[in-house]
Amino acid sequence: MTGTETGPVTEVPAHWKRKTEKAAILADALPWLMKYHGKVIVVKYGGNAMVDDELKRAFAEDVMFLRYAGFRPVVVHGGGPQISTMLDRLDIASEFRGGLRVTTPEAMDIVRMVLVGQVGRELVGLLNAHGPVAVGLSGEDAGLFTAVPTRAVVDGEEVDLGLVGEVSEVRPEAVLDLIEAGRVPVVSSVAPDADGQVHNVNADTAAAALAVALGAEKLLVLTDVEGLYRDWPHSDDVIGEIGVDALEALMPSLASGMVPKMGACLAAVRGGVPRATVVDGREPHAVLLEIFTDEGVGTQVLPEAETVVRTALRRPS
Ligand SMILES: Nc1ncnc2c1ncn2[C@@H]1O[C@H](COP(=O)(O)OP(=O)(O)O)[C@@H](O)[C@H]1O
Ligand SMILES: CC(=O)N[C@@H](CCC(=O)OP(=O)(O)O)C(=O)O
Repeated sequence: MTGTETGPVTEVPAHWKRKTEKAAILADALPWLMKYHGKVIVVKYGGNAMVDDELKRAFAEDVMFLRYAGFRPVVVHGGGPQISTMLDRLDIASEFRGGLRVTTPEAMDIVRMVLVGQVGRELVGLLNAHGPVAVGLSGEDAGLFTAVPTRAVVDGEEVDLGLVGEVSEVRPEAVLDLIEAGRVPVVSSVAPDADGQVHNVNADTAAAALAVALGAEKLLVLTDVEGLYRDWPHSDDVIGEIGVDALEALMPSLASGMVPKMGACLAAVRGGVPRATVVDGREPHAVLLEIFTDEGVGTQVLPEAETVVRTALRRPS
């Protein structure tokens, strides 16, 4: 043997390959870690990701990952299915108009109880399983939100939605204090009006108002479809990217829950949030996938963009 020979080449063991793949994945995350370090990301949690136990746990892991990676996640949660279940159980009728729940004073008590006392509490518990940082609050705490009644127009007619409100003012100090202390605020979307009467605020709408007030870098909205379908419910085409002007033109053609959702994305981006994305909460780790990959995930709303359409990966369930 001469001094330069290295001997027979052996196959790289599988466990070592897995390790190097893992290292490559972590290294790929570097640009996003740099981009969002110290930045506020408002995550609206809702849809299927909220009713499936495995998806719930994956969501909590994602948020805590962001927190420990040095981002500043703020969670705003929905709970429409849970509210409907409780109203049914108590035999209280409820209907949706233009994607919003007509809310009587009796229903309002249940909405508040379910969002603040049940869904918010459960979420705080899931997050705190990874470290004691999550703190729940609602629009009533420290004057976070002030609401005004929503004036909804459905099919050209103004409809009375009862105690449904939209956020007219945000005092973000309580949330900022929590973020500053390294906590993860978890916000329930009920809000008092100027007289203290509590209103039911759609959680997408509340998340957008908060994202604007916090100067968030991103609004990320989880839902139970792949994104905004171009021709719902007939189309296999998902809008991957859209600018605010094109989205505004599309708004009158949207139906049900997509009306407040895309309206919220529009309001967030018009209010200065650089991007708002709707992603499929049926995918485990949807939050990490959206933030740490370049590939088209969901529908991204930007201040200016050519509309990009792609073929859906899966049918709506
Ligand atoms: N163009 C569209 N693209 C995607 N979903 C749509 C569209 N129009 C209506 N929808 C409906 O909107 C729903 C999402 O709104 P919603 O149920 O309020 O979501 P979440 O519970 O996640 O807040 C979808 O499940 C779908 O039934
Ligand atoms: C006015 C209005 O419709 N409020 C919603 C609040 C919860 C919510 O927004 O939940 P999701 O995000 O799961 O839909 C409701 O009562 O269902």
